[in-house]
Amino acid sequence: HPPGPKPWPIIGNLNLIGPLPYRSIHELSQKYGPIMQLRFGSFPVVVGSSVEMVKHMVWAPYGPYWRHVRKICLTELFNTKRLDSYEYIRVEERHAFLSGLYTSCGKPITVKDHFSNFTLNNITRIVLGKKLCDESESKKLKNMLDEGSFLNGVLNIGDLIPWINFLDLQGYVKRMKALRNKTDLFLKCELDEHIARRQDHSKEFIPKDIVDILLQLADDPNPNLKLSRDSIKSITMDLIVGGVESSTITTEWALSELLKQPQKFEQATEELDRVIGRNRWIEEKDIPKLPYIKSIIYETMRMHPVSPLLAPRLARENCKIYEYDIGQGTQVLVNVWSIGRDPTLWDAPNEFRPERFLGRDIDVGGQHFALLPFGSGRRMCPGYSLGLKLIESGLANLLHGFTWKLPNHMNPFDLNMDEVWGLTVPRKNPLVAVAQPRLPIHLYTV
Ligand code: HEM
Repeated sequence: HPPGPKPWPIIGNLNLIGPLPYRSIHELSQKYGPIMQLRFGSFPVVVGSSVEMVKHMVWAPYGPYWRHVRKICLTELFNTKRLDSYEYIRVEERHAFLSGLYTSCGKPITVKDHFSNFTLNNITRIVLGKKLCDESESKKLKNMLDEGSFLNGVLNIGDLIPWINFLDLQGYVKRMKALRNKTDLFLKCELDEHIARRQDHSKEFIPKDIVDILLQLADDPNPNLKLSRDSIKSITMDLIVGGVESSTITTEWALSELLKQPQKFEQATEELDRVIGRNRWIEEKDIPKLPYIKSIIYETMRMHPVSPLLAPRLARENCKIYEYDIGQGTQVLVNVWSIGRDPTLWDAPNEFRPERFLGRDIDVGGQHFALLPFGSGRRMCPGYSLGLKLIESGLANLLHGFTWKLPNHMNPFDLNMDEVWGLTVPRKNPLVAVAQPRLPIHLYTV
């Protein structure tokens, strides 16, 4: 087996894992090496923390159902043509978002709330074909997403020590069940609405959103392509969960890092003024002309990967990684956070230096193992093009359209950068900042 700390009875190595597990695991890998075996309660876990190890870990095979759904995601839901066909939604939502920010200028605002409305509206329009107009409805969905993110990050003692699971000592299982019921009700209503609309327009029905497309696939007479109602519900929820938070927190981290380093902020606005000028907003097609903005996003993703341990993999049979035996049932984690901070790959890895990416042939498409914010291999994020589009034009316009300051003359040095662990890793204290318009006023109101 790979090297690792000696486990204690019952708890295994859980005593060594702190509230930010990827950081604790990073520390341990400094001692035990780039592939290491741990025990979480009674379960074996193998962690890879180097480019070499990741190459061996991300291409594991999966079962037929997973392969089928993955293929649907890539060919039916996120192909280039479909993403392009949704560009008008992104444009409309961006305008609404920027105009909304304008009305809050001069006051301290929680940046995340505004940006998450922007991503939520984009995702629900693409997936469900509508905005959740009703404030209470979107609040309800956001609360469900927050609760899901929290519960995904908790360490449920009963999962690790199965014989005490029935006690539900921390009350997490009860909360998970309550969340499942709420989510299921929400999805049932959405599906029923879509099915009713299809029946009303049975002859001339044209699918307009992802749920429509999934329902169409459910009708496919080919049993290999058929999707069950439960599958449609879970794909729908996966897309909402995967899509909303990730883009929001990446943008929040980017803005926070820039507020800490005003000279980098200036470098970004210098590029925007030079390439775009102050008489218009930035469109998606402008992004390739903005290498510094792109570098800010990559640098943010290097230092603050949304999912530092990627999606956990499971060894379905005994196998070998490198020269080590990995037993069936072992959970396999890839610590991309560690790789992003590896001093043999990155100079001054703990410093935010976007310029390190300028002129460098590297991207986040899963081929460059030193930078894997969307993962790699068969499990790689299916929504990565959409996610990048939302972040690129969202962040570029936030910097182009507004000057940003910390509230109450706060010294940038004092901006707290603590993280909190859940399904993703957002800022512990949401970023509060004050915006002022930078462009001619008429641009904010059209
Ligand atoms: C900044 C934006 C985003 C980031 C950084 C991100 C990152 C990730 C990562 C790291 C994974 C796990 C990959 C792996 O284990 O190899 C993942 C999976 C996933 N992402 Fe994203 N994502 C983003 C945006 C999106 C969007 C916009 C959607 C959909 C609308 C989406 C849907 C999903 C889904 C469904 C999965 C699960 C795939 C699976 O388990 O096979 N993501 N994402």
